[in-house]
Amino acid sequence: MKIVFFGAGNMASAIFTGMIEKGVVKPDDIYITSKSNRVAAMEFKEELGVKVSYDDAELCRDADYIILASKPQNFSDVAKRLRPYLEKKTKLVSVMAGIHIAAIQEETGMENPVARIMPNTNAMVQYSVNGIAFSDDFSDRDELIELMASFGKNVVVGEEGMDNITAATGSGPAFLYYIYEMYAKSLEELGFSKEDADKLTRNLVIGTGKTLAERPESFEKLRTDITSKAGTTEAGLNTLSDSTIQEIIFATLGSARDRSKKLSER
Ligand SMILES: NC(=O)C1=CN([C@@H]2O[C@H](COP(=O)(O)OP(=O)(O)OC[C@H]3O[C@@H](n4cnc5c(N)ncnc54)[C@H](O)[C@@H]3O)[C@@H](O)[C@H]2O)C=CC1
Ligand SMILES: O=C(O)[C@@H]1CCC=N1
Repeated sequence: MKIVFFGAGNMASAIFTGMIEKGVVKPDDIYITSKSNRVAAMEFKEELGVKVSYDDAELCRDADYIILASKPQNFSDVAKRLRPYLEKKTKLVSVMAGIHIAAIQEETGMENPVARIMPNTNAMVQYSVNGIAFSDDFSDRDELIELMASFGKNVVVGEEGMDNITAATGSGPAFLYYIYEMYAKSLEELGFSKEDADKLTRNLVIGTGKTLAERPESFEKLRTDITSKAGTTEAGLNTLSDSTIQEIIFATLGSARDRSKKLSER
């Protein structure tokens, strides 16, 4: 199998590192190419054993999958690199937010089968959540689904579902990191050192995540298990639920979804 990544940044490296660490592809089945970060690409070659090339003919030759992993704004440049050499058998897999299947087919010029995927950076630790949408002519879907299962849980959606997935779980880790950041800052305000605030918050989050991985109960049940009558948790939750936290989260996801829609207006 030959899998070629156009783009070797945060998302691409999370995916190919996840795939290699899980052992579903051999490092020398993976080719990467980039524009800006050529030094980082060489480091991936040394650390993981992937191939690095800037020869577009070599990259495209006999490729099974080409992963489009540049920023959406750079897609036209990537499409220019692909156009002269893209083979009809090659499936295109786009991680780019907000670029529609039709636009990818139009700019690359060959109407290749296209899948849009929306992973997140937790792919690096094989804990991504991946939205996937296929073009109608995309055959042997299970092969891609299996490759992606190596770095996370998959949800197949219609293309119209991709804007919501992008907001919910593509951008999602950043929203949660921001909340943890604010949590740690609040611990500092309570009087903890920066170092302890970071350590306490990080381990609180890791422990809560592990509990969620192991216990199937609802969020509500897990919360009420901690909440003693007239205790500290209840006092804190009274304040938390008094504020508009759900509205804030809903509005945050709405802004991210709307930006995804906007990016598709090319
Ligand atoms: N970072 C994230 O958490 C997620 C990002 N995405 C999507 O992944 C894509 C990449 O995002 P990041 O990895 O964060 O960006 P990044 O800036 O870390 O990486 C972009 C890569 O594209 C390369 N590139 C730019 N122009 C190119 C060209 N003409 N030919 C070949 N390579 C080129 C750059 O050299 C760089 O390696 C975006 O489209 C984004 O929407 C999707 C899900 C999550
Ligand atoms: O911020 C972005 O546009 C990308 C898409 C999802 C996560 N990062």
